[in-house]
Amino acid sequence: MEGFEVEWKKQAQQWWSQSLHYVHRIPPQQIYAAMAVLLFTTFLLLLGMYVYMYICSINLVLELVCNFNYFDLFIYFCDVVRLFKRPKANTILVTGLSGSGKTVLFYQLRDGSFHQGTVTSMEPNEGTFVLHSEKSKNGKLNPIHVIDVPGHSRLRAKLDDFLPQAAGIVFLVDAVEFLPNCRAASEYLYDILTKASVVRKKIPVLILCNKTDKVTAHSKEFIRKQLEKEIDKLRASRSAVSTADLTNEFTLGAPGERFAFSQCQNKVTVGEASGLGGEISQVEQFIRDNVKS
Ligand SMILES: Nc1nc2c(ncn2[C@@H]2O[C@H](COP(=O)(O)OP(=O)(O)OP(=O)(O)O)[C@@H](O)[C@H]2O)c(=O)[nH]1
Ligand SMILES: [Mg+2]
Repeated sequence: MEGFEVEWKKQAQQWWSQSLHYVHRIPPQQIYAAMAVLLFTTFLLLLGMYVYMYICSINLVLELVCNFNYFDLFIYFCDVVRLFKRPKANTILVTGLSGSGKTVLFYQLRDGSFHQGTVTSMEPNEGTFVLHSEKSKNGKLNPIHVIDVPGHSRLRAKLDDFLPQAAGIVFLVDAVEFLPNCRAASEYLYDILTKASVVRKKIPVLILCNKTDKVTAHSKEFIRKQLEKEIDKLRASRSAVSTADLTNEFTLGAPGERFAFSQCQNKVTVGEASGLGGEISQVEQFIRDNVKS
């Protein structure tokens, strides 16, 4: 064992003297340069770690004090950049359950008359036009891009393709056949109001109670209350399965409070119309308010 130790020491001394000899042969300038590079990289590494820890601690303080962090800041920054870079959105999406009157409304907005309204649409119906009611006005007229997204459940996914360009959403509700369709309309509306693209971009939504020409039509106040009540129920049932529910990216309303549209981050208003009767002034006003000149 001792013999092995002596052998090992001898070997180590030999290596040491060999390496000293090797170092002596290297010009000193090269050694200084190597040391400088080593010191500089260590300095950069330490600086990086320091900056990273500094950023993390500020992020933590922001999160604790203002409930706000760098990620949110980044999202707002992107929104601001998008706002300046993109041409102003002039697209209005018209959606709602099948039979609520979207196609009739589309033609009223475009031509001031209705046609083809009785057939269930199987494709989105779209057009860029000056509102019929504004055609007689003097001055520069801004065309609006209107998309009538079919209400059939299998075609609703198309809505996602159009949301990035939307300046506003008109959600049609059949005010006559409202009660039997209340649950389905609420589910569809809930899905729209919890979409990340709608919440983040704060896309305004007009819930348009249509077919008010019929005496049996429910009032917009009644419809608003019923929709809020139904969405409140949905909120409870959906949050129970929220981990598995990937379609609803945001939750609605304030926890512990009854749901009201006023709690939404985007503006949600309720209006009335009769597509068939040509009484569409509230939807036209909504379009004008949200598609800027
Ligand atoms: N009384 C009355 N009926 C209406 C009104 N608007 C639409 N309707 C009728 O409601 C039915 C459905 O109208 P559409 O415009 O085809 O409905 P939609 O929402 O486009 O339906 P989908 O294409 O299936 O999604 C038609 O029979 C229309 O005549 C309205 O303001 N008043
Ligand atoms: Mg249609």
